[in-house]
Amino acid sequence: MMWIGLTGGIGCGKSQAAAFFRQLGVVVIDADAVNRELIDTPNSPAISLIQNDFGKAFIDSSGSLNRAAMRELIFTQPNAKTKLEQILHPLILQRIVLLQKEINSHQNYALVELPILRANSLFLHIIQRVLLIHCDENIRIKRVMQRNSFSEQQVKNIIANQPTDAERLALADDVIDNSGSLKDLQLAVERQHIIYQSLNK
Ligand SMILES: CC(C)(COP(=O)(O)OP(=O)(O)OC[C@H]1O[C@@H](n2cnc3c(N)ncnc32)[C@H](O)[C@@H]1O)[C@@H](O)C(=O)NCCC(=O)NCCS
Ligand SMILES: Nc1ncnc2c1ncn2[C@@H]1O[C@H](COP(=O)(O)OP(=O)(O)OP(=O)(O)O)[C@@H](O)[C@H]1O
Repeated sequence: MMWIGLTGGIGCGKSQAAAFFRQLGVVVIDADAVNRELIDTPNSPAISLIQNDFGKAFIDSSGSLNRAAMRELIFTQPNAKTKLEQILHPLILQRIVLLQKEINSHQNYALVELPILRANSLFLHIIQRVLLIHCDENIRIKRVMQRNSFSEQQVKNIIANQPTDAERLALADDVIDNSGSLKDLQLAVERQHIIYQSLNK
């Protein structure tokens, strides 16, 4: 089984591309969903570690992470983001490795949706290839403002704390541009699927 990392900046269309791959019968593991499981589970090991390092103010009354407070902190204070990633990324990686072992797919490849992929990323150990979804920054900002009701400044703060286009391109084996319509994206995914099916045969 070939594992492909599906990556790209905020609002580039990773989840949308993942949905089109799933329609074709491709398995997709979503690192964001794995992370949510960790931080939305009251009093989980991740929550204890976060409470130790960040204090009770970031844990809500039900015992899970106060995501809005943590979002505001990490996207304005890079040190806090690094500290949070040092807690969560090894736990996310461990869970993804378990899920990878359990996958039973008739396809020759599967995807791991990974919002954050850098040259020194732990996640590079669990994939053999990288598919980048690229999209013009102004279009991404508009789409996210519509999707999340974030202000333009909030989206720009997140973009400023993510890898740059150049960093992402340097890691990519394949690139799909999602600056066009949803139909364009679906066709691009279908073309990429045919290419991936023909690899390793
Ligand atoms: C900061 C948190 C609590 C915000 O949660 P929330 O549900 O409000 O937002 P969501 O997870 O959808 O993230 C919002 C946007 O920020 C981006 N983002 C999330 N984490 C990071 C990060 N570490 N670096 C840069 N961008 C990030 C996401 O891709 C998304 O575009 C959450 O994203 C988190 O725990 N992040 C740290 C873990 C991580 O690095 N996750 C990425 C998957 S490996
Ligand atoms: N080609 C497109 N045309 C119009 N809207 C699109 C297109 N692609 C994606 N969208 C919309 O843009 C928004 C962002 O897309 P999506 O959620 O897939 O991005 P993402 O890369 O997963 O974002 P994040 O990193 O924040 O999780 C969504 O509301 C999605 O429906």
